[in-house]
Amino acid sequence: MLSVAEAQARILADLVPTGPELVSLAESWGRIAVADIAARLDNPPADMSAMDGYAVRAEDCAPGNVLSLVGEGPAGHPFPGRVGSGETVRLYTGSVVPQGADAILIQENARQDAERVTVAATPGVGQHIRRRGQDFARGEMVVPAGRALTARDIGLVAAANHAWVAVRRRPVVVILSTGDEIALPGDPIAPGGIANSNTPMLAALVRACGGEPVMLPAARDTAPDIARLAQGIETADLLLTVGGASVGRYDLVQQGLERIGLTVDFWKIAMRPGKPLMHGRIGRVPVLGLPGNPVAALVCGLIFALPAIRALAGHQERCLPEDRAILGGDLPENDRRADYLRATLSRVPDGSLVATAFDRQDSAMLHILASSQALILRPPFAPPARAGESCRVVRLDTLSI
Ligand SMILES: Nc1nc2c(c(=O)[nH]1)N[C@H]1C(S)=C(S)[C@@H](COP(=O)(O)OP(=O)(O)OC[C@H]3O[C@@H](n4cnc5c(N)ncnc54)[C@H](O)[C@@H]3O)O[C@H]1N2
Ligand code: MOO
Repeated sequence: MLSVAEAQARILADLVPTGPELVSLAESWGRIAVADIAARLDNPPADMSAMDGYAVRAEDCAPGNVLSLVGEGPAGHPFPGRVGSGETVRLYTGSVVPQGADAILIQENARQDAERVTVAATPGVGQHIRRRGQDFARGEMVVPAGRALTARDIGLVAAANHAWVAVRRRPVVVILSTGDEIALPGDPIAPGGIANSNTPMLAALVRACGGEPVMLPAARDTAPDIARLAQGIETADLLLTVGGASVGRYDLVQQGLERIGLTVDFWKIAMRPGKPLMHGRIGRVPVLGLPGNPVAALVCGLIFALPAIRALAGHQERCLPEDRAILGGDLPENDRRADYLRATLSRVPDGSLVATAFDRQDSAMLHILASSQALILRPPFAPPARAGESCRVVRLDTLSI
């Protein structure tokens, strides 16, 4: 059986990011910039006043001096002339500083009487002037290719005078659950039936990774039905199947998809939950076969589908980051499968994070999964661990997934 790291590497090996599309800035949050974005103007576009006050020549501003007011230049209406010796121009925050002036006398330090302005305190040369291009200059790269755009980036790109931005298309991820027992949530459930939790849960995961989920109806446990539902998959970026991956007589995902050209790369990994994970391709479309037990589906989704979708979406950071915590309870020796234990997190007074595994780790228990704040990672053949020892965790509480 493959290790988790080998399986991740093989899944990620030949994934190509999606192509570009243009979106308006308001739609660009979280999207990946395709190319470097360069400023189309200087910011500020001219020397600007940072305060309400008067454009002056600092050398004219000994306390008690009287300057003659020759005009005003409100924001958006630059004063067309020059500030000569002994002169001043009324300005406001965001006004262009007229030629000849080299400082702003803030209005708190001046007294205006009709066309005469008396100086109360001397400004330093350049004081309260924002210099042209001091934030960024025309042609300067403000956002590098490959960056996931934040609200701050969007403000910057807008200030750089772009109305839209080229980002990577959201990868289309098709989700196909299988099983005769699967019913639509909310529908009447037949005897032996179960509500489909995996499809909506994985659709939410896909969205959170920057993908566009397509939820197919659940396939019956027959190879032809699985093949029928997956027809037309060529236009998708990734197929996620759920269930039907194990060794049971009705676990037919592989057989079904082989009818439409599936070639299998691997099937089975050394991981719990998630042993029967499958990876392959139908034509150019990568396929991940997730186990049907909902906890296994979600944990494999986080460890394998999330990095794949992020890679397709163009993210540079693919796998979830690991943190360290202190064990809140003893753990037994581990077998040959890497374990991902559902756990709560708390903090002890010195601020350290404490991870405590739930007693029940059944991979069908969604309530415990939803209550978990972390997964404790136990490598294959890990020796018994005592409370207070350090452990590796993947945090779920900070993920918003
Ligand atoms: N003899 C063996 N049996 C099993 C093995 C094994 O190695 N030998 N592996 C176990 C492991 S590990 C897992 S995980 C499961 C995975 O099985 P499948 O991927 O074939 O999943 P199913 O049999 O289709 O379903 C398992 C379980 O999950 C429920 N399920 C499936 N899909 C959904 C859904 N969309 N929403 C809600 N619940 C779903 C299904 O009803 C089953 O209860 O196999 C073990 N068996
Ligand atoms: O992947 Mo399975 O969840 O170990 O039962």
